[in-house]
Amino acid sequence: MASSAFQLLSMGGASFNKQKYKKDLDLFSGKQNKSKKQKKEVDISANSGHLPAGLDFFGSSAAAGPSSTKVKTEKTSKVKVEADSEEESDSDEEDVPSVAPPSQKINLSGPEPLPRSFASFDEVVPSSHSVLLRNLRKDGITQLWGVQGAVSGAMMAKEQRDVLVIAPTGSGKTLSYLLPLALKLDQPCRIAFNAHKKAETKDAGEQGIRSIVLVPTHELALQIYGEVQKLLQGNTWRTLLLEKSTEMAIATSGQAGQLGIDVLVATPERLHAMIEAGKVDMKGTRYLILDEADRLIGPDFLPQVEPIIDGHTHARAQKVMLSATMEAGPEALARTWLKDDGVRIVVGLKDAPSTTVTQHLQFCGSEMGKLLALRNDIAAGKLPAPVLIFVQSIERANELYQELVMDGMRVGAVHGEKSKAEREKTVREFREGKLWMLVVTELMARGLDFKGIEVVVNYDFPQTVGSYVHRIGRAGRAGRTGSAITYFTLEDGPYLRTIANVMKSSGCKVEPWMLELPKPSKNLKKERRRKPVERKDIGGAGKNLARKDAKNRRAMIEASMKRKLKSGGKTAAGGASSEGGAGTAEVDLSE
Ligand SMILES: Nc1ncnc2c1ncn2[C@@H]1O[C@H](COP(=O)(O)OP(=O)(O)OP(=O)(O)O)[C@@H](O)[C@H]1O
Repeated sequence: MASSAFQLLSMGGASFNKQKYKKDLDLFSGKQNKSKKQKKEVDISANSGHLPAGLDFFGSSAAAGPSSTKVKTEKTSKVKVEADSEEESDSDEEDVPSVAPPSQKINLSGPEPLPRSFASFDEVVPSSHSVLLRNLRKDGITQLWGVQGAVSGAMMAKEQRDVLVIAPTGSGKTLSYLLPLALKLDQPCRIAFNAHKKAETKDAGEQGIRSIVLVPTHELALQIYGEVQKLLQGNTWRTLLLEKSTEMAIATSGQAGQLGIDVLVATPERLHAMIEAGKVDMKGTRYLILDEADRLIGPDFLPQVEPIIDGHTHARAQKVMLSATMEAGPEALARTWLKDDGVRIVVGLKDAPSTTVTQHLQFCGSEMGKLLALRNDIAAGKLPAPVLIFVQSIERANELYQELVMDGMRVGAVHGEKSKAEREKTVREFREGKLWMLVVTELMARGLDFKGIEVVVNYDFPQTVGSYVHRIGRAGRAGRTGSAITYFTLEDGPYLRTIANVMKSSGCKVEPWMLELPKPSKNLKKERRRKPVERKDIGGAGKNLARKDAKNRRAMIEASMKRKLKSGGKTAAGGASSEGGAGTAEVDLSE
């Protein structure tokens, strides 16, 4: 059930039980002699099904220096915040200590006077909130990071201003809104909603759903709910994750406006359905947070999200929209919902990848070349576990998963065709270290915080800058270093320049010729958003040839039928089937 998954998720990070997997650890820790290593590396490239001893899985872990936060206020409407390393946090994950993200300029804009940014927890959290402070410390959080100081300042301003936040992946946006939210909620709701018993009215104080955190996927909702619980544990705030079980409890409680919930974490489809069914209302909702806002107000979710935002009509409503990316179009749309005195906060370069991720592009020639490259990179120890591998469709995720299983990898696959229970289980096993690799679709590109990931592989070239930034942002989180390898083939040529430019702007090395490629046309960009490049199967030539044969056969049968019809004859027995499956790539947008 979700609660156990949540506990694991809330612990964050894919760390290994080193005792349990001691044998494997010894096998991969590089203790073996070199000649043995080399022999096994050859084995894997030959697809032997054995694991190469030379893989340096778990061998390396990022450690970073200490940190401190400095705030510089400029005379104009811009506020600069710098965060340098100085003090180490006491996270309980020994392999992946939390460190501050690198120093980055923070720009605040909006009508004057702009709210001030906070520099430390002491400024934000009154000492009376000892439980909150204890929970933060317990989670290894002893310092306020740049984005958190800025967002707290904006959210806590007494004018109740809306906030738009664009800050890099892994920079701590979740706590940036959860902390001020907890402080603003102040006293817990006076009506208690118990998912198992039904709501019970205590008095006529503040009631309903006081705040909503909306996110695009179930996995992210689980993770954020975990963060909410960690932050608020020991307090009497009522929190709820809207999922099947709690949804049923709400539905049978028949208390639409009466639910006493302080923080509700939900995905758009479920929340919208509950509102439509009259099982939930937003009359009491003061705070609406849209995490991954550009995705939420994009075409896939807009039909559900728009009525939710429009329904946020509390007299003292405050909206906060956050993402690591916010292109001009979505930003213009977002602004239509934000109050005129809204504050815009941008950390670092807008729409840029995290500066702690080193990015590489690798030409692979063909689909077969990509599979070979992956095997070689594994064998060469370039992909220390845990590794996240992105592909562009469900079909391809299943194919690559099969290939890696055949190679003897401890691999899982997560995509929208799997049940939520299956997805939760696989993610949990990955976090626990039982799985070394996860083949995933776009579904897993946003928000998920796997602390131990050092490398992300874009097996299939991402179709938009946003997708690239979010995918590679699963590595190099919270100030730790990481890297991303993006494979490309000739098919990806037209979009190569765009990604090369993104890489260059974040200080990574790119071949000059890539920057001189023609710009992708507007039409192509549009097309890419709608549908990814069509690719040959992952498994190589065999399957493709079989498919080609089938296609030729179909064409021959069709031609023969036409001839017969023309000559007045009867149709061929069995006729041409309308067998689909031409391998059109499907973008996995499932919730
Ligand atoms: N002040 C802090 N001190 C120590 N660790 C922190 C602090 N703030 C956040 N973290 C940790 O940093 C990691 C990244 O934070 P978070 O998931 O909020 O990033 P994000 O900016 O939302 O990224 P994304 O854009 O990918 O969703 C988490 O593991 C979180 O626990």
